[in-house]
Amino acid sequence: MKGNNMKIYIFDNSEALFERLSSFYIKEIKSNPSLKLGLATGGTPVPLYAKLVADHKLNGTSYQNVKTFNLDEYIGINENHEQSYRTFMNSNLFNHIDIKMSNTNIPRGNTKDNYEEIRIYNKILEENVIDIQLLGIGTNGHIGFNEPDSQFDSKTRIVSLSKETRYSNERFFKSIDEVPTHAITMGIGSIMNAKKIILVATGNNKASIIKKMIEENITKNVPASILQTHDDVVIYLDKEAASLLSVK
Ligand SMILES: O=P(O)(O)OC[C@H]1O[C@](O)(CO)[C@@H](O)[C@@H]1O
Repeated sequence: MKGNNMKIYIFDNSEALFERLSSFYIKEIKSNPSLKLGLATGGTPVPLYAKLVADHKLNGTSYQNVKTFNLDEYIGINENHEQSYRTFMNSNLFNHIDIKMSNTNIPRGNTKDNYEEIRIYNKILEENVIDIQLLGIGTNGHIGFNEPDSQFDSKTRIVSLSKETRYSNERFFKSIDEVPTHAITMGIGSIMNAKKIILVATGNNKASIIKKMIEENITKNVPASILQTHDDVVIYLDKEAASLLSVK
């Protein structure tokens, strides 16, 4: 059942969705220039980042004092690999705004000691309460790389990627063999610590998991369903992703 505090916005198309979402972010950044933003990767947030870059170039909205914290990174590929999430964030956002790179936090998947990296990232997340956490959602309900059966109180850790997740990310690699099998991810417990969570989903392929996440029981089998218990969740959907919802 829909969480009491979930707000759902449904848009005719993704252009209208990202116009409204980017306006929200720009207003928040202007009213709190030291905002702490949890950021996501994947295909969904790309139009948001493009609109934030366009606004920065046109209107000079400053990110000088903004800090960012990304959800996840692949294990075993270098930060400068074309498909690393560091490369994704730099090329989609960070290289085009005036954010200080030292204020952008992404877990590293290529260190000599993954457990030291986990400790470092957990410490960063303990020292910084995220104001607004942006989420996409995998077709199996994963948030970040918290796959089905992840503990709801989990913290940063190394996870093995499900077959469904690897195949859905194959589009970014030359072949399935090149898709990493493991990732380092912010845990669900850390995600739920954010003051506000914004989840974005577009396209028919997300309709079924959006219905499960919002209208069905909270279950570890659908990690995103735990968001029903958070006190400030806003869900932005295009009409395709919302097409199976009974509550509109
Ligand atoms: O937005 P997309 O490309 O559908 O990806 C959905 C989810 O899958 C991931 O890319 C990880 O596989 C997440 O980062 C993202 O939220």
